[in-house]
Amino acid sequence: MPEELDELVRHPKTSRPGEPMRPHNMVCFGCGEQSPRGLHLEMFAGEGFSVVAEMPVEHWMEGGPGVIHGGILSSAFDDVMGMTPRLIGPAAVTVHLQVDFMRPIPVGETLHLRAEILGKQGRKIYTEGVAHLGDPTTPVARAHGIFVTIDARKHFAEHVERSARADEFKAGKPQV
Ligand SMILES: CCCCCCCCCCCCCCCC(=O)SCCNC(=O)CCNC(=O)[C@H](O)C(C)(C)COP(=O)(O)OP(=O)(O)OC[C@H]1O[C@@H](n2cnc3c(N)ncnc32)[C@H](O)[C@@H]1OP(=O)(O)O
Repeated sequence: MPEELDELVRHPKTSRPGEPMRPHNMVCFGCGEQSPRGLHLEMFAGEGFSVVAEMPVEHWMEGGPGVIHGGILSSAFDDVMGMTPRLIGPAAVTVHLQVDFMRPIPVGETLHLRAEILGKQGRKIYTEGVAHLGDPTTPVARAHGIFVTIDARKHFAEHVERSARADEFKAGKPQV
């Protein structure tokens, strides 16, 4: 992370600590409640520049026998960390995601995820995610990611036709 960072300012309209974060796309694999095969993550604003979520580890998420698949864990981190830029305003997409798998995560447990903004420089937002199984002093995974702010309408214009919600997006109804 660069040494020279921009000041972080909470967006006046973003969720306050304890409030749900507004979903950005109902069919998002991570947080969309209408995604047919998604993680259905419900996220809440945390203290400072953080977002929290809990994810039950279900059988369909299995990788090795009895434990979570690494890609599912990475997706969960991506989504929770990807929501943190909303605390300061702009939409942003992942350009870099690094995950440290520290302990096996058993099916049947509930994964507690917390992501926070570490810093911002220009369009780059540096984030960290931590996951535990109920004891915050014993993390089971950690992630670091860089998100780059975008003009969402321009960024998604080329492919929006392929969305399951293309008509709504084109009509300008939901925000991405
Ligand atoms: C689908 C989700 C919708 C989300 C909407 C928002 C909703 C909010 C809720 C979020 C919840 C979602 C969470 C899931 C989030 C995803 O999973 S997003 C899906 C995966 N990501 C992508 O598809 C992004 C693909 N990449 C791109 O389209 C282009 O790289 C970008 C992001 C538009 C940037 O391209 P660009 O505008 O040409 O800018 P560029 O100069 O290349 O990069 C900008 C800066 O970033 C730096 N940078 C670029 N890549 C890297 C890298 N890999 N490593 C380090 N630095 C990098 C550059 O060096 C540059 O730095 P500076 O020169 O400014 O110092």
